[in-house]
Formats: sequence, structure tokens, C-alpha cells
Amino acid sequence: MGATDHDPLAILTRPPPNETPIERAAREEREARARQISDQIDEQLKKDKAALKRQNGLVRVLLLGQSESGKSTTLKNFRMKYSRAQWKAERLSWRAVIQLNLVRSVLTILDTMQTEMNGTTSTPTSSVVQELSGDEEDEEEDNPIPCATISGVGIIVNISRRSSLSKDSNSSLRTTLSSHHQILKLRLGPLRGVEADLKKRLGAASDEEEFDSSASLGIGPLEPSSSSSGDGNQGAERRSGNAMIAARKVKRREFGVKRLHEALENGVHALSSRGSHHGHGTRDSGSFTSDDATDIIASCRDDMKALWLDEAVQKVLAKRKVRIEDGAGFFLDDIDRIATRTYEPSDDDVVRARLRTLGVQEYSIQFEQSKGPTLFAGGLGDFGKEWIIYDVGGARTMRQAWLPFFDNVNAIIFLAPISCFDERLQEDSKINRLEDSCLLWRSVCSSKLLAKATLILFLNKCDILKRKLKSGVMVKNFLPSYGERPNDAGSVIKYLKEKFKDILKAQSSVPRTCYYYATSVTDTKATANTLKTVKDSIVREHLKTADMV
Ligand SMILES: Nc1nc2c(ncn2[C@@H]2O[C@H](COP(=O)(O)OP(=O)(O)OP(=O)(O)O)[C@@H](O)[C@H]2O)c(=O)[nH]1
Ligand SMILES: [Mg+2]
Repeated sequence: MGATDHDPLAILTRPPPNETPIERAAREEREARARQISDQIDEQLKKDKAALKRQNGLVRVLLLGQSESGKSTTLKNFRMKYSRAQWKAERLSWRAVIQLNLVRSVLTILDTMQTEMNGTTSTPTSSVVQELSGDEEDEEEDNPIPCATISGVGIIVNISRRSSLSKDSNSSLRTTLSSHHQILKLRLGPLRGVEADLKKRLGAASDEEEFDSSASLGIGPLEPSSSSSGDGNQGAERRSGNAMIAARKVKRREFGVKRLHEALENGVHALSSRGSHHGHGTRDSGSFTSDDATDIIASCRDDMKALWLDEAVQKVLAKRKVRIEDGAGFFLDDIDRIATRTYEPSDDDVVRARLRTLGVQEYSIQFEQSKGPTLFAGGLGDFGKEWIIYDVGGARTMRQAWLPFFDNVNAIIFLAPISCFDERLQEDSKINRLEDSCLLWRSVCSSKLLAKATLILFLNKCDILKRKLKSGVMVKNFLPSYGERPNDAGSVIKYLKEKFKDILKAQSSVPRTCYYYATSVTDTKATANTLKTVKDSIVREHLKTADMV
């Protein structure tokens, strides 16, 4: 008896006895089809398994924080370090954005000068203006008023009054602005057309935007209830009681785009098609030569420099507390380099460029497996190799859009710009920016949806903080709880870090890990090191959750 006689399967699959040639051909065709289907199923299973593995290894990171906290700048650092090829390919297309940043700074100076010449009290509002806390319309002077107390944290944020100059110094400043300044203003006039042109080219999604100053935090269930904000004092009264001021809408000039890639591409395409019409503005082997906007900017170079370096202009800016140098997209110290016909942005330029985020932008980053022992080694497969980073718009009116992205997120990188203890929100001039950051951080810490996410806090804009403190701004004037602690950056960072830690502790029922970093994310070298540590901690936490370590 052969071995197959005992194999039930062999009996089942054995060809029937007395099979005719036609029957045999039909059977073989059936079997071939079955084999083909089986192979297809195997292939699909393999694909599903790979997709599942990839899905398991996918790390989702959400960048959160108020507007101008440095979210997009952090993302740029990530892309610059870990998506080098894509970054380099995109770098040139930032030129129009950087030119727009420069032009807007100049226009802000011109507007401030005009306001001064007119002798009016209002100051133009712009993305490049870092306006100190202080209500332009208040009569009282230099009298800090407690504005808000953050419940359980003990930060009392004062909004100091604008320290206005005497009538004498006002009029003397006005007369210092001479015909020379009028001429500069006239000669720089074409930059208004350039601004409009660049905006059109990039496809402005929202430029002049109105914010309702009575708008809520706008983050739905995350939003702390009004009673829990701990403002049961004059601060709350001050914010809600003055109906006239609360109803006022704050006008703000800032440029933002919904789809960054599209905007950058638009800039490039508009430029090359224009170039073929005008015989210039061409793109040759990946680099620009020139275009109308660039020509005008280049021809205004000396006047722009003269304006920025002018002593009387600096005095007007100081008087009106317009701190362009601490604002977003500051390029006035780089006029020589940028206002040329052949300007090409550097890595640092792109990182410093300001383009407000509208909605949510999504980026995928593929991390290379590094040599030597890594977290990916040891049979952990593709864990942490692919990251999806979500960058959101941070203005209050945009926070509703964050919620859908809270689901399944592995890590939050929260940016709190700590230099802004004496600034107010652009979208709501009643709210101190540090107070807003603390409230937002509290919402993030208390969110059930984010309970499992790794928390990373960047105490950002430390460079601006240092400059501000050095210039004599006293933290205790804005945060009375800071008391007599030394007015240096190290002490302020330590103090605020403890405040953010306290908030997390108060909002967590179980002890929760959070990684804290003092950052200046425009410093790309230092940020590269921070990101490496951040990346490792996120992957480590992710693996812990997945029971892999
Ligand atoms: N000096 C300095 N500037 C910074 C720092 N972080 C961000 N900036 C600048 O601040 C501006 C705003 O930064 P963004 O990254 O665009 O802010 P954002 O949080 O994405 O703001 P939205 O898109 O409005 O939500 C940019 O011009 C940055 O170059 C920092 O640490 N130091
Ligand atoms: Mg942004």
C-alpha cells in the first residue's frame, strides 16, 4: 500500500478514475483558477498585514499653542532636519513669503509714522507689531490693574497702562519727523502695490481678519467653564463688564494660508508664467532670477534701510511701543541680503518667515533608521519610523478645528511663548497672552481625549524673553506673584515651568509624565538637538503603550 492510500486529502484530490480528456482539461482549468484566487488572497493578506504593521508604527503628533507661539516654526525644524530633500525642494518657494514679511514691516513703520504725523493716538495693528500690554484708550497711566487670576495657579496677570509721553515730547517728536521722512514715505509708496501683488500671487486665504473680542476659547468640550476660570474678581468684571470694549472688533492685518503647499506653488507658478510675459521673472534650473515685485523691492533697498536706521523713526516706534524686532517675520536687519534681484532664502530665513496657519496642516515625516543601537532596533520593526505631524492655527477662532485631531494622537507638543507675559492677544486685546497659554494648557491637560498622549511642553521664545528682561521690563509688574525673584531669564523660566507643572498636576488624577524644554525654535541648531530628544521620548512612550518595551 502506497503512502497516499492513507492520506484522506490525497484521496479527495485524486482525479476521478476513467476521466476523459475533456473532463481533465476542465478540472485543470478549475484548479488553476482556484490557485490564482488563493494567490490573490495571500497577496492581499500580506498587504493588510504590512498596512497594519505600518499603522501600528505610525506616530501621530499634534502641535498646539496659541497663535504665534511657534508651532509652524517647530514643524519647519522637524522637516528641515528629517525631510531634508523635500525641505530643500521647497525652500526657494518661500521667497515671496519672506519678501512679503519684509514689505509689511516697512509698511507698518510708514503707518506708524503717519499716525504720529497726524497726531492721533491709535497705533496700526499688524502681525509685526509686538504691542505691549496697555489699553490705548485708557486715560489712567502707569497703574497696573490685576486683570486675571488663573485658578489654582496663582498667576496674577497685570495689564499695565500705556505710559504715554507728555504733550511736549509728543509735539517735539512730531516736528522731528521732517520733509525727509515724507520723501521716504513717498519713495516707498510702491511697496503697497508689491504687498498686494505678493498676496495675490500666494493666494491670500485670509488677510484682513476680524476677530470678535468676545469670542470664547473656542475649543468646545476642552474649554474651561467660565466659572472655573477663577476670575471672580475685578479682572472678570473688567473683561466682561465693559460692553463697549467687549463688543469692539479688533482689526488685524495678517497674512495666512489654508493650504501651504498650494500657496507656495502658486507663488512659483505665477512667477514663471509672469516671467514669460515680461521677459523676466524666469526660473532657471530651479532658481529665480527676478520679477516685478523683486525689482521694486531691490530698488527700494536703500530707502528701506534709511527708514529703519533713522533715529527719529526709532523714537516714534519706541514711543508707540511698536517692537518690530521681536515680532513675527522680522527681516529688517537683512535688507542688504533680501532686497536683491537674485535673493534666495536660506534655511534660517525660511524658519523665521511668518505665514499664519489657517485650519490644520498635515505632514508626513519618514525617519531613517539610524546606524548603531536605536529604539527601532531589536526587532521592533517600523515602530516610530513614520510620523504624521499636525500643525493647527492657534487663534481663538480656529481652536474648534483642533478637536477631531485629538483622537488617537500619540503626542502633543505644546508651545507656550513665555516672552509674552506683557503682551495681549491680537484676537482679543483684553486677554494677556501668558494667561491664554495657561488656560489652553489647562484645557489640554484636562482633556479626556488626550489622556494617553505624551505631553511635551516647549517654553518657547526664550531669546525674546532674555532681550526683553535685559531691556528693563520687570516681570513682577505683570505677574505680581513673581514677587522679588531675580528678573533674569533663568529664574523666570524656572518659575513659569513650575506654574505649568502645577497646572498639569492639578488636572491629572494620576501622575503624568511631561517633558519640559526651554526653547527658542528659531535657533535651528539648538532646536535640532531638542527635537532629537523629543523624538526619542515620543517613540519610547509610544512603545511603552504598545507593550514593546
Ligand atoms: N525670536 C523668536 N521668534 C520665534 C520663536 N518661535 C517662533 N518665532 C517667530 O514667531 C513667528 C510666529 O511663529 P509661528 O511658528 O508661525 O507661530 P504659530 O504658532 O504657527 O502661529 P499660528 O499659525 O498663527 O497658529 C514666526 O515669525 C517665527 O519666526 C522663537 O523662539 N524666537
Ligand atoms: Mg502656524
